[in-house]
Amino acid sequence: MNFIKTKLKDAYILEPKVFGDHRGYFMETYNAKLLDEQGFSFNFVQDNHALSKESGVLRGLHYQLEPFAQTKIVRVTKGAVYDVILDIREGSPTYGQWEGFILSEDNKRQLLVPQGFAHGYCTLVENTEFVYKVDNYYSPVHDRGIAWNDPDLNIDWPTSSPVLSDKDTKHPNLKDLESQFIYKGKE
Ligand SMILES: Cc1cn([C@H]2C[C@H](O)[C@@H](COP(=O)(O)OP(=O)(O)O[C@H]3O[C@H](C)C(=O)[C@H](O)[C@H]3O)O2)c(=O)[nH]c1=O
Repeated sequence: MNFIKTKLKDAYILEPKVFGDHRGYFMETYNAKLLDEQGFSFNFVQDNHALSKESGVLRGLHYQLEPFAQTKIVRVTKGAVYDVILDIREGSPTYGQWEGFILSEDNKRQLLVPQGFAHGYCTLVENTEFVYKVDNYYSPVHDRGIAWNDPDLNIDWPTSSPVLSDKDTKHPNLKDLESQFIYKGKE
């Protein structure tokens, strides 16, 4: 597994080793020992799987408030997405900065999204399947979001008219986020 630093502190692209042969391929998509060797120690407790039927489906930008903030390892098993992570950790040198990545069944790239990041993705093809591990359980009362089209962030989504859930039409812009909703980090 290759670990590639991103522009955002503590967020990484993970590239699994792919063993191809005449039948197809095999790859280890998660290996705790390899993460430990990089100095990471996560306790993933939940796996998620989302199907988006159309291209242009945008989910995000989401995060959970402490103490239910989630580290995520995300990947695409079918189709392709433009995946965006936004650093909202108080005091982080990359606070308020975002970065976008293409994750696809073809490039097999994964993204390690630390606690304290908002996360979202927009599908690039129909019937895209997105799977991920999280190290904290879903907690609806701690579920928060930031506007996908926040003008200050100016995220270069692949479409200006995405398919959104009703919830995702109502999130505040980052600058309007009350300070209590900014990630403070573990004491
Ligand atoms: C996230 C989640 C949702 N749900 C239920 C709640 C709703 O009844 C239904 C759909 O939830 P939602 O519309 O929040 O799903 P997404 O828009 O894909 O949300 C996710 O999208 C972005 C990209 C993320 O990074 C988060 O993991 C997550 O917020 O699944 C659960 O039961 N457990 C869960 O962990």
